Amino acid sequence: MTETSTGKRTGYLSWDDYFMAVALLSAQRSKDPNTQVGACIVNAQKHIVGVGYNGFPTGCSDDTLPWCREGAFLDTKYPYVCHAELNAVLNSGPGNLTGCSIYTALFPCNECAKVIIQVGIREVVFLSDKYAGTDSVRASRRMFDQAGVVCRQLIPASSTISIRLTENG
Ligand SMILES: O=c1ccn([C@H]2C[C@H](O)[C@@H](COP(=O)(O)O)O2)c(=O)[nH]1
Ligand SMILES: [Zn+2]
Repeated sequence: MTETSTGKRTGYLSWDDYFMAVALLSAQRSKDPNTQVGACIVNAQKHIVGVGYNGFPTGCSDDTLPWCREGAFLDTKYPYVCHAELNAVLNSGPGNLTGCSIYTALFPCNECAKVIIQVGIREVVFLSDKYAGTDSVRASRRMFDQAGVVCRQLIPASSTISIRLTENG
């Protein structure tokens, strides 16, 4: 790691990469075998006020409800899974989310878009847009546009971050 003339460390994470990394770390908790989504809500003071990932509701077993994508609706994950953005909102403290930004691994679906707008979040920073072109995402974009919520895709400064969980040596 290099230093500047003042000795300040360089190569540190930018705010954007940091908050997206928190969202992605949260996504690592997801049991969804196909798509792991994490979200991180940040206020104007750059404080993290809520994080979440996609998973079944509290008390609903990850081992008995289905994780399938196809088949009869009730035999798929879709009616049961709470989306990451919704969980991040629900996991936030008692404070107001007006003016906050949400960092999310995946562009929000239309249901999450409604929640994001209704709680007053003003910016969506996303990484993947893999469902662009679906009706759900088209509806999200339409609502965000009308509600004045700014969406931007994050181009991270570095493609990987490595974190050691054990001491060096
Ligand atoms: O806004 C969103 C959209 C989707 N998710 C979650 C819900 C599911 O667990 C997966 C999507 O599964 P696919 O197999 O890719 O259809 O992503 C979310 O958290 N937020
Ligand atoms: Zn959603």
